[in-house]
Parts: sequence; C-alpha cells; structure tokens
Amino acid sequence: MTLEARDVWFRYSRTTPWVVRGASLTVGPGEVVGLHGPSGAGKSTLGRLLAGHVAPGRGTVSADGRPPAPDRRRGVPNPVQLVLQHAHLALDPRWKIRAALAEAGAADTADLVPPSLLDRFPHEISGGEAQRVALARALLTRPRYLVADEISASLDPISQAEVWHLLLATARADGIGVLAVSHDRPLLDAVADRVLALDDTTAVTT
Ligand SMILES: Nc1ncnc2c1ncn2[C@@H]1O[C@H](COP(=O)(O)OP(=O)(O)OP(=O)(O)O)[C@@H](O)[C@H]1O
Repeated sequence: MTLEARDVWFRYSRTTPWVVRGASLTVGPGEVVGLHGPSGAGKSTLGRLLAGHVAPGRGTVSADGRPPAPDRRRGVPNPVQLVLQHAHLALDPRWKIRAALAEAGAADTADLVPPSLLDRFPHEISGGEAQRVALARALLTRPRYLVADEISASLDPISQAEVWHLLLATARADGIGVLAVSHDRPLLDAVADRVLALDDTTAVTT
C-alpha cells in the first residue's frame, strides 16, 4: 500500500523537453515525505502526476495499486488530493465557505475550520484562513494520500505553523501519506520523516 511513481517521464508537449525525467518515489500510509529541488526541476509537475491530474508519458503512477483518479460512477473521490499554494484560486468566489465544504461531503467541520468562517465568501477571509479551508476540503474527502505543493509559501509564520499543525495532526490520526513539496528545506526537515531531492537533470534521490 503506497503512493508510487516508478520511472516517470513527462513533457508538456511532444515538441518540448521532458520536464520530469525518470523520477521514482514512494509515500507510505501515514508517512510524510518532503520533496525539494531547484526552481523548474519539475516538483509541481511530479505532484500533479502523483495526483493523477496529468498522465505520465512513460512510467507509472499508482495509489495502492491503482491509477490515482476519482471513481465518478460510484461517487468515490480521488484517493490522492492535491493542495496548492494559492488557496483563494481553489475556492469558487460565488460560494460561501460552508457550501464549499459541503461539496466535499463535510458533515462536521468543527475541528478543521472555525465556525466563524463558514458564512463568509472567499474574499472575506485571509490567505491563511483560505489555506485552512482548502486543506479541510481536501481532508474531508478522506484521502489516502495528500500532495501539499508549497501550501504555506504565501503565509506568515503563525498561519504557516497552524496549517502544518492541522495537516500533520490529521495525517497522523488518519494514516494519510503526505508528499510535501517545498523550496523551504528547514520547513521540510521539520515536518517530513524523510526528504528527497529532485535535481534538475534526472530522478529523485535521497
Ligand atoms: N502548463 C505548463 N505548460 C508548459 N510547461 C510547463 C507547464 N507547467 C510547468 N511547465 C514547465 O515545466 C518545468 C517544470 O515546472 P514545475 O512547475 O514542475 O517545476 P518546479 O520544480 O515545481 O518549479 P518551482 O519550484 O519554480 O515551482 C518548467 O520548465 C516549467 O516552465
């Protein structure tokens, strides 16, 4: 039972260079793996591949042995959820927070989102609060794995700590495997069980 990329290659079109070149990594249930590397090395692209938002040109991606994808026929969400840096962009500006969470099947959000936020629109909450909502929405789908791509890069230190506390406490309690993508090596050292480097030429190394 793992989230796994095996010798994955990806390019955005047939005429452009490969941006992920033979990357392999695993994330186990309840494990927090950091992914670090220079700008443009392909970290976000690898995160999108692991969440099934794009398909590899070569190699395979699997979550507990299956391609990461929602089962729409049965109404089962994607077991791999992706949370990104700019949370406001992930929230529909026309929907109040309560509705955004309800769409994710949220019955009880009390532990994840302060009730005072529920009747506000996304433009009426801060960046840190929006990231908390985006994270809550992903967690409420009860994922097996979560790819957290620079989720705290735009936040002040207090909001950053709150978002990571929420994520790590839930991941530990529910056995969710986390791939934490960041430029911030000290952050990864603080939150991850192990940190991998995606260098700008080839694959993931420890
Ligand atoms: N939608 C896209 N279409 C074409 N090329 C893209 C697209 N998204 C990313 N790229 C290119 O793919 C390469 C890898 O980008 P990616 O965002 O995965 O790197 P990264 O390691 O996450 O970078 P950063 O740390 O700066 O966010 C870059 O050269 C980028 O310009």
